[in-house]
Amino acid sequence: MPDTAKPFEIARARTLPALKAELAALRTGGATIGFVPTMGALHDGHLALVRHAKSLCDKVVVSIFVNPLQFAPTEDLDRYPRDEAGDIARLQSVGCDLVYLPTVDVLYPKNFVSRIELAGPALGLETDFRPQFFSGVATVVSKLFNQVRPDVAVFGEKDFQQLAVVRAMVRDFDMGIEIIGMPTVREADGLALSSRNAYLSPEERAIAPKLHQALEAIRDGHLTIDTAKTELQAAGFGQIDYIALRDADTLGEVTPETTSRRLLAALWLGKTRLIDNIPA
Ligand SMILES: Nc1ncnc2c1ncn2[C@@H]1O[C@H](COP(=O)(O)OP(=O)(O)OP(=O)(O)O)[C@@H](O)[C@H]1O
Ligand SMILES: CC(C)(CO)[C@@H](O)C(=O)[O-]
Ligand code: BAL
Repeated sequence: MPDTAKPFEIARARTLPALKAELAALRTGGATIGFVPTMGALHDGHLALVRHAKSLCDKVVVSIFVNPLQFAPTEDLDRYPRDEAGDIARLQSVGCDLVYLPTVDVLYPKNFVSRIELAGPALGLETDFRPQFFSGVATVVSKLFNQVRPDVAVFGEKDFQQLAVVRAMVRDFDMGIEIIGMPTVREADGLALSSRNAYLSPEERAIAPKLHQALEAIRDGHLTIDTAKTELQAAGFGQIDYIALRDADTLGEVTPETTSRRLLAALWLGKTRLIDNIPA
């Protein structure tokens, strides 16, 4: 019997016309579209978002784009991990239908002059240390949303402030996309999965889970934020950008009206900047 069964091949698009053609095919029969924007170097945290999008929608689109607009000139744009072939294989294994791989020219042609700026949840925390970051994220996410026009988009709570910023942008600009936040996927020792964990030396990797442990100790009242900072630096962490308890909805200071709180942190371990957060 001839073997006619061809292995499922994920569709790919690198240009806007190719994306539009692939999306038209996916939408046949009124299929709903779930979308997961990423910067690639995919790990199980990303795959959890894709699986969840697949459970909510008929078809799933993932974008892979390392967005220059959200990096400062001093940051790691050039050395950000890239693994397109591995990423496509991983996406295929979880049933992603279409991967969008735009180049910088596709998203930012020469005449591109617009930016999205937010206040509210974008103020403070990450913005104090990466002032360009949320403008870059909001601008690229709004472009990707306009290009893909998904029904649902899934983001990770690991980037908790980013999730709040995207929710605010979608609300303010009536984008009509349902934004879903997914809990942080962690290594067995508590370290939040992150593409940048690949930068850690074996010695740094052994120290890294102490960040999550410290957040839990603060949450449980065993450490104050200040003593946790001292202990983390004694353990080998470098500059602590922030460890802060915030209103989980506004990301502003905790007030008597606060109904849910979030403990957020960003700090350096060698040349790697780690972020994490937990409910508190
Ligand atoms: N451990 C994780 N659990 C759940 N979602 C995650 C996790 N890590 C990243 N994500 C989510 O995946 C999406 C794409 O993130 P991104 O590609 O920047 O990966 P990353 O691992 O966060 O990389 P980076 O090292 O740049 O922080 C974002 O919505 C992000 O919140
Ligand atoms: C949302 C995003 C894909 C925008 O570049 C990025 O900030 C990320 O991967 O979290
Ligand atoms: N996951 C957030 C992307 C960034 O740090 O640029």
